[in-house]
Amino acid sequence: MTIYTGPVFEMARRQFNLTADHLEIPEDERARLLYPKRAVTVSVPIHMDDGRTEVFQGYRVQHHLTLGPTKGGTRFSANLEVGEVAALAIWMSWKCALAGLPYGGAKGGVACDPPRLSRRELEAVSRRYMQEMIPFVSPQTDVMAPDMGTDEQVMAWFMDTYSMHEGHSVNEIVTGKPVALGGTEGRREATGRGVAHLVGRACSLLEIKPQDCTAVIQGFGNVGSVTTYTLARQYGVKIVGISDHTAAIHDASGLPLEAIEAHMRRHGVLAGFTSQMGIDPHQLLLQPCDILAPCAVERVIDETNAGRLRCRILAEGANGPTTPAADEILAQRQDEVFVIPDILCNSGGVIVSYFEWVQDLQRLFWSETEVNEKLYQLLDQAFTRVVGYAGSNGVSMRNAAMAIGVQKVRAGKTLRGLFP
Ligand SMILES: NC(=O)C1=CN([C@@H]2O[C@H](COP(=O)(O)OP(=O)(O)OC[C@H]3O[C@@H](n4cnc5c(N)ncnc54)[C@H](O)[C@@H]3O)[C@@H](O)[C@H]2O)C=CC1
Ligand SMILES: O=C(O)CCC(=O)C(=O)O
Repeated sequence: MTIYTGPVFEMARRQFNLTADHLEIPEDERARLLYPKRAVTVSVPIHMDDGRTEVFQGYRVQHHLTLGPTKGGTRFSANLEVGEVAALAIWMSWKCALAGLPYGGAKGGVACDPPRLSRRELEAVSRRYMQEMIPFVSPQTDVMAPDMGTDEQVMAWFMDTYSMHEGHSVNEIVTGKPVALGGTEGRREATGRGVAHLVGRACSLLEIKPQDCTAVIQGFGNVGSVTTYTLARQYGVKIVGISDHTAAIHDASGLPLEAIEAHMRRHGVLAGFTSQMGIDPHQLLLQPCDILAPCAVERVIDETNAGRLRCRILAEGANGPTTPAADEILAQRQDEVFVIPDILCNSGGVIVSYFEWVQDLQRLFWSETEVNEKLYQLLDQAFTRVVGYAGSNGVSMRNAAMAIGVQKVRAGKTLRGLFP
């Protein structure tokens, strides 16, 4: 029996078991590697603006503490469940290990819908959530960061709440903070910047020029928008489709990014941009393009559409966008679709979070150029390792990335005496 249920947890379990089969990990070691060390569930009661008291459910799942503190984002989303949070924490572990960071994985969040909360309500949820988590987090045990539905401001409230409890500023309790509070240059852009950098690496490998490429991006929040603008402005990629939860737009001759940027600044969502370019969001993923970057939610590429993707590179900015059933189909299409798996593709975010934590601990800050150089160095190392492993073991890019991550965690547990 386990409390971790639901389709997203099942995905994480299935991916892990495939990797464990490949690595020939004995059955009796598997549960210890897969199941989280602990899961904390809290009630987050707040006074709503209309005078009611509403109680939201909050979670934090810490997967393993074998290699250092746990690390991972905080998600505010309406239907959040502990199984989904656990899956995201497990993926963080493999991601951190693959990137060579001294962390285990964690993830957390609150089941709430941020667009339906006023700013005061959002602040109350953020502060009460952190307040409830104080006994379970510290800069040496678990360090939070932004994820879907949270941002620099939420991190600032987390940091302030924790610091007030400690009686002094503890900047290193969260990453992804505003620079003015000890955040690092480049964290806000890091995930999308990393996605674009790895797309550049994939283009070199496939011997295609980014400036001849077109791209479709799903999700237009932190990761999706930075990926879009970086691909377009630094790599010369033509963006032909984008979407968010309110609208999807497509134009094969290229989207007007300046106008979209101005619209987003004003309205915060794509809805209302123009009805002439509107497209069914499911169809958007099936449009011909060189680069398809899902940067929103889990399980958008499944057995119903994996065989019909018309991209050359699938760059997984989101966590868990592709189901194991879709992976099986994509494995048959490896010569047509090059997959940059999530735990590699979106690792730029946690890599720069690590840099932020290190800078906070040493009270010495780096320039954005320094941050980016170090980011690209770690991404390049991980990319080269995954491509090499996939080639020499005849496995998919996902299995290769997972195998490297899982092996690293297992080696740490073995050295510490957990496995024979
Ligand atoms: N923020 C970060 O640094 C990192 C985020 N990620 C992952 O990237 C993904 C996106 O995260 P953020 O950009 O931070 O979130 P965000 O909250 O800034 O943006 C999410 C975007 O996805 C859109 N969206 C939601 N449901 C959608 C749907 N069904 N179809 C199309 N669009 C939809 C929203 O409208 C919004 O544009 C998530 O999977 C997250 O876990 C991964 C690594 C780091
Ligand atoms: O920056 C971090 O610590 C974590 C980012 C994150 O949540 C993710 O990579 O999925």
